[in-house]
Amino acid sequence: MSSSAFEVRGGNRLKGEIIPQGAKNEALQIISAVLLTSEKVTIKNIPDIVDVNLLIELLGDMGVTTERVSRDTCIFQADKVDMEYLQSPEFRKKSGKLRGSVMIAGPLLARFGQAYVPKPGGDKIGRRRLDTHIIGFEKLGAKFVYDNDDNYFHLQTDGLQGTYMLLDEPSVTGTANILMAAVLAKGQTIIYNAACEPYLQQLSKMLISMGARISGVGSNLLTIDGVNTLKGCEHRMLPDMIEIGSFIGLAAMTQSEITIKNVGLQHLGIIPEKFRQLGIQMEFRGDDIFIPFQEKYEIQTFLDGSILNISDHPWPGFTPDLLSIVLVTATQAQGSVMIHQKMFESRLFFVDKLIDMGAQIVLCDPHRAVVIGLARQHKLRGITMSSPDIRAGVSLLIAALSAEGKSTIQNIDQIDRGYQYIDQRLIALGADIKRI
Ligand SMILES: CC(=O)N[C@H]1[C@@H](OP(=O)(O)OP(=O)(O)OC[C@H]2O[C@@H](n3ccc(=O)[nH]c3=O)[C@H](O)[C@@H]2O)O[C@H](CO)[C@@H](O)[C@@H]1O
Ligand SMILES: C=C(OP(=O)(O)O)C(=O)O
Repeated sequence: MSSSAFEVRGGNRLKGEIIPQGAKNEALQIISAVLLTSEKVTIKNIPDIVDVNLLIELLGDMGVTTERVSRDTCIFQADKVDMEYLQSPEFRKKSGKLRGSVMIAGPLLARFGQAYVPKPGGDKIGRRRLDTHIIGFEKLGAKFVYDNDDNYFHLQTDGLQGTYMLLDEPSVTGTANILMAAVLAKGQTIIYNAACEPYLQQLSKMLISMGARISGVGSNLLTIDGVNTLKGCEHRMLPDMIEIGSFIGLAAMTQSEITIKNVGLQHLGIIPEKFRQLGIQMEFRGDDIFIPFQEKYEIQTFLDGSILNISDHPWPGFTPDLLSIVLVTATQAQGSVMIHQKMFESRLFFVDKLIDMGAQIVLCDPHRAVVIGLARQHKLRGITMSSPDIRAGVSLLIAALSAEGKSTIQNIDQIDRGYQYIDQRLIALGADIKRI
């Protein structure tokens, strides 16, 4: 599956229907949670992407039975977990490749009293600290030792004890990790300033169906009453909201007419509204989003006429993972927008490549870029470029699909981390993409 470049010939208008994959970032939480029980857990709508497959492989290496009953459904059973394996160099190497592996720590600590957290992988998009996770575990009574020699966080406990905690920041994976530890802790845990995005709501739903006692789901105040054991369950993943946003941007940039099927509209929060602010028309047809062909789309201003600003914020604010997509989409809009990436300091540098392609962008500082839309007066030019991270990678793919001539996008392993068969699915809509 993994190869190194896409060769893209831009300019085709795409047409047809596309079904979003199961959500990558939900999958990483949900699949970690199977470690909380010795009973069977059936997970449906699993995306076939590198990060998720790596996590499943990692669990398999740890002794978890993983039975892939169909391409998108897997039955897990964590009844014989080999804790020794966690000290092996193989575990370190594999788990260090993806960010999501950090979330096996909470379940392991709760069930087996120990966990090891290697320096986590994931996108190199700026500092990504683990303080929220570790401080949360410590508050629950875990001992934490950082080993300078092996670059490993060691966590250990004789039994977690529920407590009140106010998180330093509403970290998504941090909240998931602490929640998974707290469901098996003694007594009551209260997590304030918890992340509350749909994936955490889904995790809570799954844990409740396993017998956990959680209230406040969907809010930033979670109350958890610990139980002694959890049982098996069945869980279906939501559609991937970042993929859905990516397809909306893609449709507008390439003047395509696309229907995104079964989007789970009630879980998309403010996402459609942000694309609407770029001037993109969308029709909600049941649970589908229809994006019609649009000659032009015009960026709105604020009510007082000042330049629109789109920035990230913890849920229910706008996710940072879609800012790169919004930015690239704005390059062909009419009007201007300030993109403000507050959370990550190295996520906007890819605008260099868009500028090389002919986009008008001023990178003000590592967090802010002003895009002056070309209003289709000029097309972007195809170039050779390399994908620095997953979302910048897809943004470059969108730019290439709208550009004049041939583009080569290298380092597409980054894209394959999170977008399932993306080339094949876009080719089916009429795109000209070759994996080379
Ligand atoms: C596997 C997974 O699920 N990854 C997602 C998860 O990563 P992850 O859980 O690693 O991200 P966190 O929520 O911990 O925080 C991301 C970054 O934003 C900063 N921060 C966070 C909250 C806040 O109020 N202020 C602030 O500045 C943090 O210091 C950190 O640098 O959530 C991120 C934020 O939605 C997404 O980009 C990632 O795709
Ligand atoms: C940043 C992302 O992923 P990860 O946290 O796995 O690096 C992302 O999904 O956009």
